[in-house]
This record gives sequence, structure tokens and C-alpha cells, in this order.
Amino acid sequence: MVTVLKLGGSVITEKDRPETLDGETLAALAAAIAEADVENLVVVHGGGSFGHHHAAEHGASTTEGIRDAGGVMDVHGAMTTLNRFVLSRLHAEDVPAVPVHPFSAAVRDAAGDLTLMTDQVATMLDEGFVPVLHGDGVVHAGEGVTVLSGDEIVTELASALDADRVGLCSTVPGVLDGDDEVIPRIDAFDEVADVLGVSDATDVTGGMAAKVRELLALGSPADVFGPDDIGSFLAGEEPGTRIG
Ligand SMILES: Nc1ncnc2c1ncn2[C@@H]1O[C@H](COP(=O)(O)OP(=O)(O)OP(=O)(O)O)[C@@H](O)[C@H]1O
Ligand SMILES: C=C(C)CCOP(=O)(O)O
Repeated sequence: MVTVLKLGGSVITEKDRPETLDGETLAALAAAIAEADVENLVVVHGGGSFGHHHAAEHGASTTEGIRDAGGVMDVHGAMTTLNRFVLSRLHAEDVPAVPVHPFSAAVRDAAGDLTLMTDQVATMLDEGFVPVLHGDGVVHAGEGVTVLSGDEIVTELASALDADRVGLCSTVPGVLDGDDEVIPRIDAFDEVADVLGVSDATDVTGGMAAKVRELLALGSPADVFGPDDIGSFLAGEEPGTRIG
């Protein structure tokens, strides 16, 4: 049984303050992961105020690339810094977390289609590690380096590893309707298109609307929930919004 869990950048960082960690929330999430102790867990984290801030400054998105190495390193470097913070909080809870930097393991072709290497992730699981991937830059034929969202990594991993459970922990308790109530289930984009928006903070990968689109394309169910529900998700429940 494989579980893919994304820790949203909006949860583990202060998304409206450049390169600012939300250390307290990250520590609480790490403690919940340690306590649940699920087998075959892959963690992916988003960019928050680390990746999105630099990507926006360089005019980068999932389709618009960066062509200079300094710009690439601003984005990738900020994401590896955030990855270090995530790893160290997990290590503090004795979770056997190890890094995987997607910049060196992925490519987009000229049509924008992604190839992500996942054999190393599968072997890390077999060897008892918890691989920790993250949103990153990705070399993109004809564009230089574009942005690779953690959400896209989640769906790629879920398919490649044939994941049984997929969870996205964001800053909201689920996908919200027009009255800010959690929508329990989404089966089609059109059902919710008018309430879905981008992120409140700087975000180059499309916020909740892009997340729902990406998860519907996965073809198996995924749960979107808030930080208070991570324990419930890891215990096998279905908190928040079930998508697909
Ligand atoms: N209908 C909606 N329901 C819930 N959130 C919504 C909705 N429409 C827009 N949003 C915004 O989407 C945000 C979640 O998307 P975002 O991409 O910021 O999440 P994340 O994955 O946690 O962060 P990151 O992209 O940095 O990893 C919410 O914080 C909210 O601002
Ligand atoms: C902005 C960068 C580099 C990563 C974005 O990943 P996301 O926060 O999961 O959308």
C-alpha cells in the first residue's frame, strides 16, 4: 500500500512573506506523520513563499521559462532550502526522510508533457525510507526552465507507483463553496468551476483551480484537507473534499 501526501506550501510557509517558514505548523505536521507511521509514504511539498516568490520575480510559470542559470538557481535554490527545513523537522521526529530534487529527475518536452523518473522513489520505499520531493524548476524543451508544481508531481507519482491513497494538505479545510463550506465531493470540474480561484498569495501554478483540474485527471480519488485533518487522513479516513 503506497500513500502520496502533499504538504501545501501555503501550510508550511507564510505564503505572503518571502522565504518565511511556518515552523510551528511544519513541526505539527511532522509529528502527525511520525505518529501515524504509515508504510510506504511519499511526501511532496509545495513552494509557498520560497518557490513562488522567486518564480514570479523571474516571470516564470508552468509554461513560461527562465533562460539564465542565476534565475534557475534562485527558484531551485529556494526550493532546496525549504526541502532542507522539511527534512530536518521530519528527522526531529525520527521519520527516515530522504530528499529527491525533481529538477535533476524530470524533463518537459516541447509540448509540455512531463517525464519524471520514479524508479529511485520506488527503491527508496523498498529500502524503508520516506522520499521527500518538492515543487521545483524543470528543464523544458524550447523554454529553458519552467515551474513544476508539487501537485503535478503528486499525480505523476500516484500513477507511477500505483498509489492507494493520495492526500493534499492545504491551508483550507477542503475545497470551499460560495458560502465557505467544505464541498464533500467533486466529480467534474464544471460542478465547481465558478467557486474555484487562484491562491490568495503569490502563486504561479494556479491555486485551487489548477489543483482540482490536476486531481480530476488522475483517475483515482484524492483528498484535499487542512492541517488539522492530517492525522485523520493518515489513519485511513477521508477528511475534507474527495476529488475524483
Ligand atoms: N474554492 C476554493 N476553495 C478553497 N481554496 C480556494 C478556493 N478558491 C481559491 N482558493 C485558494 O487556493 C489556495 C490553495 O491553493 P494553493 O496553491 O495556495 O495551495 P497549496 O498547495 O497549499 O500551496 P502551494 O501551491 O504553495 O504548494 C487557498 O489558500 C485559497 O487561497
Ligand atoms: C514555485 C515552485 C518552484 C514550485 C511550485 O510548487 P507548488 O507550490 O506545489 O505549486
